[in-house]
Amino acid sequence: MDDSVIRTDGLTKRYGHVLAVDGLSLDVSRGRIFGLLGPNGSGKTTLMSMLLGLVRPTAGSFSLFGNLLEKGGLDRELHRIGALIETPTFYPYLSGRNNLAYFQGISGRGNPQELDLLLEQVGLGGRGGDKFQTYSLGMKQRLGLAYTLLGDPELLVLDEPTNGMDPAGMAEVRDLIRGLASENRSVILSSHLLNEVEQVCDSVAILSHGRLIAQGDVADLLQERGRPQVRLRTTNDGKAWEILTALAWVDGISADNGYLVASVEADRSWEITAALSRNEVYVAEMAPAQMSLEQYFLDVTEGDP
Ligand SMILES: Nc1ncnc2c1ncn2[C@@H]1O[C@H](COP(=O)(O)OP(=O)(O)OP(=O)(O)O)[C@@H](O)[C@H]1O
Repeated sequence: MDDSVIRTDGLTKRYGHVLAVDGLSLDVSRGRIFGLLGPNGSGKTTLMSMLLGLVRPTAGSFSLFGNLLEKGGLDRELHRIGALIETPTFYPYLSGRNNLAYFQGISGRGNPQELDLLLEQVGLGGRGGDKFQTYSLGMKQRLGLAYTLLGDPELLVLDEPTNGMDPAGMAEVRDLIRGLASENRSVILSSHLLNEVEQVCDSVAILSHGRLIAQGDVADLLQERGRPQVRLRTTNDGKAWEILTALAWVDGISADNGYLVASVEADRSWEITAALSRNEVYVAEMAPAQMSLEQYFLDVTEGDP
């Protein structure tokens, strides 16, 4: 059985002189959470919109669930997909439950009996009767997710599902998305928040100016490219920076959230301590560090205007 849920081949969208998506070839496997990662304007929404038949590709092709989509074929697959593109639009004066009931009715997806279960599933069990306008942003987004689950789709397409949320709300939605992916359900989501994607996705595609810069499992990408690093804080970080930069065996140095990050083999830690203390700078904290997806992204997009 073909394990591929989405496969694109040279998929391209041009808007006038803007190449929004430029010859993308992607592969999303069943049961995975796949992240589309890229800065604003890199083509994430355009790609998702093409997969949903909302935007017509300029060139290239794609398959969903192993079926190559010839003209009109997408209609046959759409009931297998739940999608949330941009912020969901619900009626403010209707309750969460009545909003769901309304959209269930007009879309014909799923059935009215499953609404309470869906509300429960997204953590709105006790609040389904409250008006939508009284919901927090996190609750609104969770109602949006309940909507995408109508009819128990095999694939969820979520455009920036945590956009505009505070860290607690993001964590809630992240947990929920993790819970929704299963052997039989795949998720493709977009985000410009690297940290977010790193925490929730199994694999990613990194886009820049509509082009694919890298694709693979998050852990593999980081390992492949990951230089060994050491994070440290010292009694004088400014001076430590100068000292470490001058050492031939230190490959690079950067700042991250109040820490210095030196690219160096972890087993040279004692040499760092020695070099700094010779200059009367003392180490307050030091630990080996793994490269973050953010650093990976900056590395692979380096020189990409
Ligand atoms: N309908 C349109 N007409 C003209 N240009 C468009 C249209 N939609 C998108 N674009 C352009 O295509 C490029 C990619 O936009 P897209 O919205 O797909 O990026 P994105 O990665 O989703 O960004 P964001 O995170 O800001 O939504 C941008 O340069 C954008 O201005």
